[in-house]
Amino acid sequence: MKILTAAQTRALDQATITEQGLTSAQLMERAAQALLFWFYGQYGYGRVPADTLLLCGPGNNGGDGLALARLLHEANYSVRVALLPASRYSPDWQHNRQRLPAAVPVAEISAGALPAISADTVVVDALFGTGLSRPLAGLAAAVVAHLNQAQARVLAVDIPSGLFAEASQPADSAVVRARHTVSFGLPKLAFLLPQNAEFVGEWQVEDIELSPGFIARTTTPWHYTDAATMAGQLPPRPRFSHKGTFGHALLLAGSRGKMGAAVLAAGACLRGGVGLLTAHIPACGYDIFQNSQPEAMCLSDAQPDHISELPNLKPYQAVAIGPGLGQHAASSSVLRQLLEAASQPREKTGPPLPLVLDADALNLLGQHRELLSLLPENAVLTPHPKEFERLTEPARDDYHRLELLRDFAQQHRCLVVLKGAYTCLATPGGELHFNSTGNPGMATGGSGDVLTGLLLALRADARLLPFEAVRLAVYAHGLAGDLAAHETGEAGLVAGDIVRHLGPALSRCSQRAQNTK
Ligand SMILES: NC(=O)C1=CN([C@@H]2O[C@H](COP(=O)(O)OP(=O)(O)OC[C@H]3O[C@@H](n4cnc5c(N)ncnc54)[C@H](OP(=O)(O)O)[C@@H]3O)[C@@H](O)[C@H]2O)[C@@H](O)CC1
Ligand SMILES: Nc1ncnc2c1ncn2[C@@H]1O[C@H](COP(=O)(O)OP(=O)(O)O)[C@@H](O)[C@H]1O
Ligand SMILES: [K+]
Repeated sequence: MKILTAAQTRALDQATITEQGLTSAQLMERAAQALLFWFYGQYGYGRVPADTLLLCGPGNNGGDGLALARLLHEANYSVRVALLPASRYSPDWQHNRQRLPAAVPVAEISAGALPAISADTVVVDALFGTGLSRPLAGLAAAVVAHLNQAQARVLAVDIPSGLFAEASQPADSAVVRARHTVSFGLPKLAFLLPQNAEFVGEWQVEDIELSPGFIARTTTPWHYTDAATMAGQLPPRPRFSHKGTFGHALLLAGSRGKMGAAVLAAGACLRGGVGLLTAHIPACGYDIFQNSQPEAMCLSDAQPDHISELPNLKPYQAVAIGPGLGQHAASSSVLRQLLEAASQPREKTGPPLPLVLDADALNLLGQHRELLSLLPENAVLTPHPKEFERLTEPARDDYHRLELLRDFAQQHRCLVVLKGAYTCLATPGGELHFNSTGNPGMATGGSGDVLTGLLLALRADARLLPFEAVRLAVYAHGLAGDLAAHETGEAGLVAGDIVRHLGPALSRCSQRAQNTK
């Protein structure tokens, strides 16, 4: 699914109207119907809130609010409307103002007459949407401050008022703190960034049948990976396949006290469908590893506590390094040797050896940035924001971090998985793909090691292109976390639960089972 800018969204609305032969008021009615269904979903029939206040601005966002007020009134909700005065109102605003039944109380907001809002009021924030052209000030800012201070349940229409769809607003500017946001057609970039979580609350996108043709021809660097995107992405295992078909993977992981990271990554790699897995681990971990992962082969390093040797890479179709590695100088030298070997073409024309770099491998890269030039094309790096900062520089805000991420992936021609609630995959071509799966239960030690193991398995599978493998791994990892959380709850989820659910998660992305999340 694409993510468009506010300007592109306005053009999309216009294209929909033209192509479908609608009036803009008819499209607005679809938006209002979607909002009405949100109310039905929340409150059911007959359980309506005692007091619903619609705060309406002068543009089409306010028009949505006015249309919704009419629909709620017709559905026997007790509604009142407060209008933000302006010198100009949009034509669809005027249309819906006229259609509002006289029985609905309407007040004009002024500095001395802010609408009464109690903690029990359900407030619909229809002040400003994608037409926000500058930070809120004056009366608009005063209304927002008044609303936020009331701590009522707020539903934002399309986007919380005062929030820009794809840029930061100045610090301390007024933005509605919504508990829910219902948007139309496509998600907005702002919804996916941690800095906006306090404003956006829980968000959802409702289908109002916006022009699929316009969306298809509109270019954007931003994408949202949802169930529909991922249906059928994992090719079926051919009837006459054998373990060689799916690749032999090498995992370099573990150090004294951190063997669990190697065990989890190996478990995920095996559940990810790899043909063969060999783990190279420090000698202290040999028994631990063999006992817990009997399906994997194991190479023991000469050093007891850390990895100091790089095995011969010839047998392997992909290599991952990092989980539980530690930052010993000898392990750093192994990383350097690995990058030097991988940066040499394996065959004259073939692609370079697929690499996955995680955790301490990334920290070592950050300490020795000269190694970045050795990264083979399509190497996969999986930093969380702190690790990413060590590779680049501190970001001013989440939008700046996305710029740094995009530049880094383009400059080093690699695939960077910036981990978080909406993990963002940056490609060498400058695209950013935000992941939709996963939950806060996954914020627990070892979750990232599981992702590395799954990435290793899918990069070893020569049937998948590099980008396809990585996007699938990120999506299936989050989905496995969601399936696990159904069983354990979020608090009770541990990384091993994600491993156990990788199989079902991958099945949902397979070419035979095209069911959704
Ligand atoms: N197009 C369609 O058919 C559909 C559109 N839909 C809905 O329309 C929304 C977009 O509507 P929109 O483009 O009219 O913009 P909107 O957000 O209401 O604000 C514009 C007004 O606010 C004003 N203004 C801006 N910033 C301001 C500020 N800081 N302080 C004060 N004033 C400020 C601005 O004035 P100006 O910038 O010209 O001074 C203008 O008057 C969209 O989010 C969705 O909800 C859906 O119904 C689906 C169909
Ligand atoms: N709130 C969240 N929502 C969705 N996914 C999350 C959330 N918190 C963490 N995750 C996922 O869990 C994993 C955590 O990785 P990482 O930070 O490397 O943990 P560790 O190093 O402990 O294994 C990442 O894939 C991340 O996307
Ligand atoms: K709004």
